[in-house]
Amino acid sequence: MATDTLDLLKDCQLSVKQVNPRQYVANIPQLSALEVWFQRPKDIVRKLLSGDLDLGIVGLDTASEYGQGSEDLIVVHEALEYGDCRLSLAIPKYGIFENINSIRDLAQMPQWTEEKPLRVATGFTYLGPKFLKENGLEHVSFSTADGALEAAPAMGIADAILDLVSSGITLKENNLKEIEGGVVLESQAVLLASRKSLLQRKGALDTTHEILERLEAHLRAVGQFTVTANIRGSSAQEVAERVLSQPSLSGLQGPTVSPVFCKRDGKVVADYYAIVICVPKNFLYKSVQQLRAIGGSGVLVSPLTYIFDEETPRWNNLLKELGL
Ligand SMILES: Nc1ncnc2c1ncn2[C@@H]1O[C@H](COP(=O)(O)OP(=O)(O)OP(=O)(O)O)[C@@H](O)[C@H]1O
Ligand SMILES: O=P(O)(O)OC[C@H]1O[C@H](OP(=O)(O)OP(=O)(O)O)[C@H](O)[C@@H]1O
Ligand SMILES: [Mg+2]
Repeated sequence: MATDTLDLLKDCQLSVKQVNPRQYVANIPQLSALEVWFQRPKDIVRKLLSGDLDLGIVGLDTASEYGQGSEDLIVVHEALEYGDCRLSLAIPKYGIFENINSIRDLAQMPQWTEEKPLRVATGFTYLGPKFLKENGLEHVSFSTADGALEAAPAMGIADAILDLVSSGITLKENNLKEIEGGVVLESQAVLLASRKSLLQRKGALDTTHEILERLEAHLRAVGQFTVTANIRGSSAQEVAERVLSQPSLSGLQGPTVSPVFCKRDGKVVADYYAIVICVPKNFLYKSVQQLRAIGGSGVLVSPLTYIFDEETPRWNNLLKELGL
C-alpha cells in the first residue's frame, strides 16, 4: 500500500520527498509543519494510540484490528479508494466442508466440541475471535502466523482461516472457499487521526484540514470528466431547458451555458451556445448520446483534476466528532 499512498499524495500535489528508500523519515514541501514517517501498518496504529503519531494512512482492517475500538482513533477519510480487500473466513472446498456454504452451516457442524474445537488460523487475533463469537461459533481455537495462512488447512494446522481476500486467487489456488456470512469487514485505505493530537497539538487540526481538502477535491474529481459541447439555440434559457430535459446532463450544479458569438452580415449574433458540465465517468457515453440527441456537436471531454466544494462534509463531521 505504500506506493499507492505515495501516488495518491502526489496526485493531491503533496509529493513526499524521501532522501533515499532506506530512510524512514521524509517531508512534504507544501506542508512545512508536517513530518512523514514510514512504518509497518500495525505500528502506525499503535503509534497513533501511544501519541507518537498524529495522522496515519492504513487499511481499515489494520485500523480495526489494532485500534480495537479505541475512542482515541478517528477515521478522518474512510474511502481513499485503494487497498480494497475484505477480511473473510475461508474453509477447504473438500472433505467434511464439501457441503458447508455458510457460517450457519459451519456453526451447526457436529464435529466442533470443547475437546475438539474448530481450529482457525488468523493474524487477526482481536477481530477473529470477536466475529466468530458474535456468529454463534462456540468451540473455536486460534493459531496465528504472519503470512501464507492459506497453507494452514492443507498442512493440517487449521480447519479454517480468517485472512484478507482481494481477487480470491490465493484462496482458489489453495483449494479454499469463502462462505455466506463469513465477511468480517470490507476494507480500503483510510486516513486516521489521534483524537488527542487533533485537540491538543498545535497546528495538527489545520494540517489535517488541508490534507482532507486536497484528498476530497482529488477523489471527487477522479470519477468525473468535464464535457463541453456546442448546441444551436435561440437563447441560453432555451438551451438550458433542452440540456436539463436529459437525465445524465445535469452536472454538479446544472449546466453552464454561454453564448458563442459570430459576425453575420456585419452584426454580432449568437446562434450557438457552449455548454459545460461534469459527468461521472461511467455515464460518459450515455451523456454523449444524450447531447447528440438534443443537437450537441463538437463534444470535448477532458479529465478533471480537482473539485473544491465550499466545505467538505468530512471536515464538518470531524469537527462534530471532536466536539468543536
Ligand atoms: N491482496 C490484497 N489486495 C489489496 N489490498 C490488500 C491485500 N492484502 C492486503 N491489503 C491491504 O494492504 C494492507 C497492508 O498489507 P500488507 O500485507 O501489504 O502489509 P505489510 O507491509 O506486509 O505489513 P505486515 O508486514 O505488518 O503484514 C492491509 O492491511 C490491507 O488493508
Ligand atoms: O485474494 P488475493 O488477491 O489473492 O489476495 C489475498 C492475499 O493477499 C494478502 O497477502 P500478501 O500478498 O500481503 O502476503 P502476506 O499474507 O504474506 O502478507 C492476503 O494475506 C492474502 O494472502
Ligand atoms: Mg503482508
